[in-house]
Amino acid sequence: MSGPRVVVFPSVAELGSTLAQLVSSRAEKALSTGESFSLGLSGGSLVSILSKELPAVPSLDCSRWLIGFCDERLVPFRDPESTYGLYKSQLFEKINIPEDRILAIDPSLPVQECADDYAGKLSKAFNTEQIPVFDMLLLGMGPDGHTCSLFPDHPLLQESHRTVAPISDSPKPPSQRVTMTLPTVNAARCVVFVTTGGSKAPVLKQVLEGGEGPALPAALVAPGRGELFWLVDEPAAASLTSQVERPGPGAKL
Ligand SMILES: O=C1O[C@H](COP(=O)(O)O)[C@@H](O)[C@H](O)[C@H]1O
Repeated sequence: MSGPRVVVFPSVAELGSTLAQLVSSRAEKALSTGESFSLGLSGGSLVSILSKELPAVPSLDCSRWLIGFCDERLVPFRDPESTYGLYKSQLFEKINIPEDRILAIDPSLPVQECADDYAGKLSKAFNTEQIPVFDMLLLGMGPDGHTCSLFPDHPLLQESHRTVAPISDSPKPPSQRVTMTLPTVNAARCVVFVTTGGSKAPVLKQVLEGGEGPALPAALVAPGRGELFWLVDEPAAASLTSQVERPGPGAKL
């Protein structure tokens, strides 16, 4: 893998528009040679950014997309903390993604069984007992450097076999979640972090430019054979001293 491409935007709106174009272009590429375009979604601030900009892509056809979740909270879909629930109301109702091509957890199950059930859904959809290889994963990063539901100093960072795992002690509520593991994240063909806001500036510098102590979860994302993008806005990039890209308006990545 070549190094990450760190792309800085003057505003979240311009970042979101380029993100939508990147998703659409990778979908076109996947569908030009394959049956589907597999996309993993994260929650948090990504939901509103993606939901605002993706439906605006001209002639977007999501009928052969396959949607998974990079992580999910173990709450009912109607709960405002449910990532699936937020995407259902903000995005899925605006694009033509068939319901049966959205791989959601079953939140009625206990957390271990829920993770096993979700891993089984991925295994069936990707027709593999090995690691599912997503065409694209969209990740966020918390102010503590967590990504998916992989948190600093958590034993799950050492997971090397399971594709999906339960967590019951998330330091960020809700405490019970299901998350992709690093082997699954790092198997993807393209991983895109979306990080905005000045509160992320210190941790973004630590993740991209190194710092004290063990590597933070977001710093452990290094797709073995895939692309890695960091799409960030100026406030989040404020502490960076390493090389970044600042594309002109409407530039394509
Ligand atoms: O709890 C979570 O946090 C991360 C980061 O969210 P952000 O709002 O700081 O971007 C998110 O990527 C993850 O999916 C979510 O479960």
